[in-house]
Amino acid sequence: MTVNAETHAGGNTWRHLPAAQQPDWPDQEALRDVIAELESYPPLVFAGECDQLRERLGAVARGEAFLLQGGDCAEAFDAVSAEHIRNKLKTLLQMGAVLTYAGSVPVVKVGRIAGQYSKPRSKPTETRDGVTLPTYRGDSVNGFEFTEAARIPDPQRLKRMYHASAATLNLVRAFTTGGYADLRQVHAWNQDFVKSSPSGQRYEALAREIDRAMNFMNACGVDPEEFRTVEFYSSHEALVLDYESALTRVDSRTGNLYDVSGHMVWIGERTRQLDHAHIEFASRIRNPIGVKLGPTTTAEDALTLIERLDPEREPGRLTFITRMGADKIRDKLPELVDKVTAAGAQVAWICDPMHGNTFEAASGHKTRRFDDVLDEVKGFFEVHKGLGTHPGGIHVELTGDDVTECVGGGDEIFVDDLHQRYETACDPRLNRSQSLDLAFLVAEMYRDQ
Ligand SMILES: O=C[C@H](O)[C@H](O)COP(=O)(O)O
Ligand SMILES: C=C(OP(=O)(O)O)C(=O)O
Ligand SMILES: [Mn+2]
Repeated sequence: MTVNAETHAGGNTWRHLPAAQQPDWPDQEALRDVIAELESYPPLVFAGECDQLRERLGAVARGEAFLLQGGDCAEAFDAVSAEHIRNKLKTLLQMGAVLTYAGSVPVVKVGRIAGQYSKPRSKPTETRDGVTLPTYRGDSVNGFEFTEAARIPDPQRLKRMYHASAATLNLVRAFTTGGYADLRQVHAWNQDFVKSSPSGQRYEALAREIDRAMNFMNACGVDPEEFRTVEFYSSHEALVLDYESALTRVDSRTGNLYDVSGHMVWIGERTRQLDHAHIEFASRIRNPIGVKLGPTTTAEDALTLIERLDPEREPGRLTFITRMGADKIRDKLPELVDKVTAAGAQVAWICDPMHGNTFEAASGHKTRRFDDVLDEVKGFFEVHKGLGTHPGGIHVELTGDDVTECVGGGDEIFVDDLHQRYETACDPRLNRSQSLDLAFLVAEMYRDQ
């Protein structure tokens, strides 16, 4: 990768277009200095890794693999600790093992991790006890604390986002390639969990079967390298374009632009306007791109997004992450899938069963019902089965910690429990037990498909 003024030029074509949900930086000069510094930083990921993920997602689009994408709604700087990162990774690895073994399908594992620091919001301000302040927009922009000072956007935070992402990715790489993710460790990931939770016990039974299968293979003289390490990729919403374009570089091998802040980036439901800045930015980079599609998406929108983002119709380039809501998916999704398929595009279809199912509990906590999450995934499978297309994966907000943010699940959390351990900085996440429950249920759906 080379860095010079020209290197960044192609990643800046969005600048003359309207960009929704951008921070209102009070000091433009400070912002320019930060951008210049970010432009000199080394890449967090390599272009070749992004290409590899694009190939893996190509298998998803062709119906040969399943995508598991998950992590926090909003990562937080003060949660960049070995414990939080390990717990999240452990949960994703356990879900991956369940889906691979019980669903009998290769699983592409992508974290909402190492860069998921920026949040689009439905309202610009928030009022508490008569005091109105700007909303929290993620640790990359302002502070969560409800004070005037904390809520002022500070561009220095973009540098902290870079360093927090680098530290996280470093640990993730160490965990996934340094022995921790070795399939012989399937039990170890569960040790702290097995006694305390029904889903942990169910997982333990599956881990024993995996052990037996591996022992059998070993006895036959098979000991593949693939069992020792895990391919794991990073992703986040490409929201704050000053940050994303400062980390966009020319790949010296090919001359193409890559956003080297993460392997995959997605454009959110609130920023996917066809002629606006985010889609323009995404159209210039070669990373695999996701676009969130909510219930108001028309088939024409989807087809135009394909024209803009995947004109070559390359499987793996474009992932549509649908987030319709459990009550709408069966109505809204069929037309989109049908028309996209008829147009000859081979996108990966992924279900985000979280963002269409959020509601506010009487206590004021934002929450989601596990049953609604499950029902949206069921609807997603039904629609794809009906059309003969491939249900390509799930995109979920989760944490490896035992939080009480979503209600329901096998280890049932009630509305009255929400206050006990409600730690999210933005949307409610599935806890470890609920995440594993979901993986088992999705594996069954996949097998029945
Ligand atoms: O994570 C997604 C969005 O940022 C979030 O759902 C918006 O939430 P809000 O309606 O509280 O702004
Ligand atoms: C903001 C998010 O989702 P959406 O764009 O689908 O609302 C998110 O994934 O956190
Ligand atoms: Mn969210």
